[in-house]
Amino acid sequence: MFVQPVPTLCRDGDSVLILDQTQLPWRQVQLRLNDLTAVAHAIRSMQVRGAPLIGGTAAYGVALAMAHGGTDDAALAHALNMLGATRPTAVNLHWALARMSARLHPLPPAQRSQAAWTEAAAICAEDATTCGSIGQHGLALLRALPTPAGRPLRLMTHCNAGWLATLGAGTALAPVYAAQAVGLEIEVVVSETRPRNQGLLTAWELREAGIPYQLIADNAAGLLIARGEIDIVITGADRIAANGDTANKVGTYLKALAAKAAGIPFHIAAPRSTLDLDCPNGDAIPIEDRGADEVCSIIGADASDAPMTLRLAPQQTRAFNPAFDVTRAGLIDSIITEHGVFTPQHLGRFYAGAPA
Ligand SMILES: CSC[C@@H](O)[C@@H](O)C(=O)COP(=O)(O)O
Repeated sequence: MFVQPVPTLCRDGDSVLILDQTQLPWRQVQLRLNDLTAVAHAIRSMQVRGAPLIGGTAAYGVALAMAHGGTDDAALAHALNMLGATRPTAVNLHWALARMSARLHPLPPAQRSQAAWTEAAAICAEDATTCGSIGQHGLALLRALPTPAGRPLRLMTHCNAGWLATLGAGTALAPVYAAQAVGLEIEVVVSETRPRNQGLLTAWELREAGIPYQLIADNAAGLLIARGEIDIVITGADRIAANGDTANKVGTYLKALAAKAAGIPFHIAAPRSTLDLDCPNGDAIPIEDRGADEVCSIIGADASDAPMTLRLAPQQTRAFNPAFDVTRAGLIDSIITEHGVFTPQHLGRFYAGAPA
């Protein structure tokens, strides 16, 4: 069972501790969140990020609201609304809030606080188990690949879908950690993921775990794929529509196109909670616009490893910053979930008949 080196999120008495991801990969800083406003800020500012972790954090946000802000219907509605407005694309946020709402609404207010803590803890514990199952299903895919001559298996990923993005081992990186556990040699190629450079988080995770990796500029991915230097691409997801179209970090779509052109497998790894059966296809997925500043600047560290922002473009530069893109189902070989490996076309049908 994978154990997170530092918990991404945990309860501590009547507050919650998170690993502040805006300080990584330079500093490991735990932050204490005491109320609903702090949780909403943490999600919006990406102190916590990654679809499953956003969901777990929002669940604890409801628990904090019940513990400190009142437990009547108005307080519950206020918490659900505030948290629901933090980030639009990752559906795990809305999934977790809907689950909290369904659990708490029928209860008398006096019982809601305790029930909220319990339900949030259950959501987080389940995610850890889910990541483990995704890892095992993904490992089977890795084992079925032809062995490359003269080098380890090489997997490309994008963004960060490792333990930092979840309550467990991650989604796209869970098969990598599972491979390491059974001694299957694997090397990971990590694209930097401008503008927020979540690839640096992936590189940091892999370095800490002793897994061989190489960080590349986003634009180098096509060359490596076309040259036959990549055996498989696996990324995470923020929302999967009923037809299998998948939103993930911007840049994912280009990797899927390159993989299709080169004839190498492209897979998505995601839990059931990332599937949105109410969303018929990718056109209906809301794409977050995070504003020009992130494109016009870059976050690095100063000489004492304190994060600092450097402006890249002059003040008046116009920029557009869609944070996610949509990869059509036809470009995806399979979606690896905790319940098995599905073609994108079959995923929605499988889960439409199963409990959420
Ligand atoms: C297991 S995380 C899967 C996705 O959430 C991940 O690939 C991603 O796009 C994260 O985006 P972020 O903007 O960093 O929250």
